[in-house]
Amino acid sequence: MVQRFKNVALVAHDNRKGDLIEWVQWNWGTLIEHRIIATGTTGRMVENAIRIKLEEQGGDPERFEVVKLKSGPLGGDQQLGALIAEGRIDFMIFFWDPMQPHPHDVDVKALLRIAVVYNIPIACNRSTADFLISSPLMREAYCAVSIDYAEHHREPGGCGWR
Ligand SMILES: O=C(CO)COP(=O)(O)O
Repeated sequence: MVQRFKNVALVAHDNRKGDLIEWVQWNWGTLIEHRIIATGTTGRMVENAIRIKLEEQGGDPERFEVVKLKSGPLGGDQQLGALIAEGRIDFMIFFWDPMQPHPHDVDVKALLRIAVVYNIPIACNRSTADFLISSPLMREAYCAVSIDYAEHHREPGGCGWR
């Protein structure tokens, strides 16, 4: 069950970070109502952008913190994938770069795959992110349909379940 308070993963490749930060600046008021988890560099940039907004509004910037994982190429995507598999991420905004290969492309693919396996909403561009964050479900609990992959865990010899 996804609660009203959500665990939101934010990730962006270098060429898409500007886009993500602009999106965060538009949506910071909604984002601070939730927990933000991000890969290292993205997390630092998002935290900084939101703290500036809080300060501009006369709020205490220190009251907001992003949970920062390792940088993507150093394992951050894999950490995020593990959190998804543990049911600790409710949705993900991942602005990946469609124009450039990355040394950790296999990790990127694995992250996107595991998000689909666990039926996590994913936005990979700004318009999808806009639709996602403006959904009424952002303010409600949500019961996602879980997909039954039991068939995939059957032992080859038909010896039952793992
Ligand atoms: O590479 C990334 C996602 O694949 C993002 O990592 P950073 O946020 O550390 O730049």
